[in-house]
Amino acid sequence: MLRPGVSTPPPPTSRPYLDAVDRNGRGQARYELTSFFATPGALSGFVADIAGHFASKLPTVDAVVGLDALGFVVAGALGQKIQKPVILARKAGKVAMPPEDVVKTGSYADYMAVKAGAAEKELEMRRDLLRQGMKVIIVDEWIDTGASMAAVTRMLESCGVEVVGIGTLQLTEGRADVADDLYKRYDVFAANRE
Ligand SMILES: O=P(O)(O)OC[C@H]1O[C@H](OP(=O)(O)OP(=O)(O)O)[C@H](O)[C@@H]1O
Ligand SMILES: Nc1ncnc2[nH]cnc12
Repeated sequence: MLRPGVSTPPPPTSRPYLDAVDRNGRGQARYELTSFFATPGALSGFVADIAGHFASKLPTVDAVVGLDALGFVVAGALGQKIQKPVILARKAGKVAMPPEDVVKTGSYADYMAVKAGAAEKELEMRRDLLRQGMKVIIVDEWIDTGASMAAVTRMLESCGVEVVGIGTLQLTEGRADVADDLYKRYDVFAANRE
């Protein structure tokens, strides 16, 4: 069973690509998303909707930020579509730069740590890719507790970067106080929502 007690609303019918998410729980802690990326048209439909949602802001957007790992795929596709650079927030230890050239989120408990007792997570970016006043859209395939996205927004804002929006396939409803807070504080396109 996947997270008993948490109901997932049926996907909006105008977003057929949501059907490509494998929601048939196989006893794992998460839905299976490799099928989403393997479905023709799903990723392009998703990023077209993100681009559509943020259309009026795109002229001022400097870059797309993607979260390790599946968020990278989304960021790559969106960056190509809107012709903006892609900046990656990598899992800790992966940016091959001296510590002073790396900006980190600090460790946080994501859904795996909360649910399954896994280790806390940390993301990091190259400092020289960020500049004061820069505007970004952050994308990830999934926002669950919201801890990862909240940590990245804090990291970016600490560098003077403005988060003009967040795009995700699914923002989990109901249990996610941090995620719900993100939804209130930022312009969020979540494909599973209205
Ligand atoms: O809202 P949260 O509780 O922080 O969880 C959401 C995060 O968890 C997943 O990453 P994960 O590292 O598990 O998977 P991935 O490497 O397959 O992207 C997902 O891609 C989000 O980044
Ligand atoms: N693929 C997924 N399925 C369910 N919950 C998740 N939380 C983060 N990724 C998830």
